[in-house]
Amino acid sequence: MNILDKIVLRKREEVEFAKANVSIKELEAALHFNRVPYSFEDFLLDDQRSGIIAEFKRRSPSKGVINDKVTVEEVTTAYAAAGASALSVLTDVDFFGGHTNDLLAARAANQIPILRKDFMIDEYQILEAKALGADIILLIAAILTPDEIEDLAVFAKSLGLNVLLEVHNLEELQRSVIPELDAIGVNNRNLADFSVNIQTSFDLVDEIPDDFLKISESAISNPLTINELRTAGFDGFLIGENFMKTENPGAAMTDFVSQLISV
Ligand SMILES: O=P(O)(O)OC[C@@H](O)[C@@H](O)c1c[nH]c2ccccc12
Repeated sequence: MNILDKIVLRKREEVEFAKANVSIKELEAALHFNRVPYSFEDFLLDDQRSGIIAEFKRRSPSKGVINDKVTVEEVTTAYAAAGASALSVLTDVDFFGGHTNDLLAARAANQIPILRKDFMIDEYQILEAKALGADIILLIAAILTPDEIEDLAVFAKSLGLNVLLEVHNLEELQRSVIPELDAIGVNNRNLADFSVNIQTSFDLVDEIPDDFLKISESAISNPLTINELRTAGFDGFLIGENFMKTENPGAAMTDFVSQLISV
């Protein structure tokens, strides 16, 4: 059993536990539930912003603890001030050290789109994402069938959420593309074995239909790479560890952005 299988097994238990504790009626009555989500596209294509989706990630199964000394408020507001087009907040507890409260805190402090970064396998989690104030949900092709992707995407769109599909290879991309998606992310990290290769993005970009926003995810640590990815056709760049591994992730992002060539 690889790490992804372990995460999904645990996620099923977690979702059942959450369902038993918080009813759908309660989610629908939550503070943010009726809020209209920000448009991912508007923020990503705004040329006053960097195109970076900046991630708050305390730890990961591949790296262990990345940073457990900073708060979600200080980091996400500094990311936004540094020109983030969107924020990504991990809500997985057991493998990434995140929490649904992190998303609530990020929402309270920021006025840009927020991606709920988690392993979505059930409509309940999408209702939860809406209740927590998320704007974007992630669907990971490696853990979902095409029918599940369709059902979850249609459901998320019915709530006004933006949908980001994550793929890692051509086969996942070809079996998963449906019109309901807003953005397609190429994960440069293979979640099954943690190997990383930016080349994955360059290999797949031309296979993504132009009606979707194109995002390159993971293992980006050099501003020059962003320029190359942009030239290749990417609109967005998901960066976590490169900022989070420093003492001051917001300052690290400001420094990184200052080195981007403006286009
Ligand atoms: O920290 P990095 O290498 O910059 O990567 C960020 C993000 O892409 C990564 O955290 C990620 C991509 N897809 C995921 C799915 C689940 C959890 C995490 C992820």
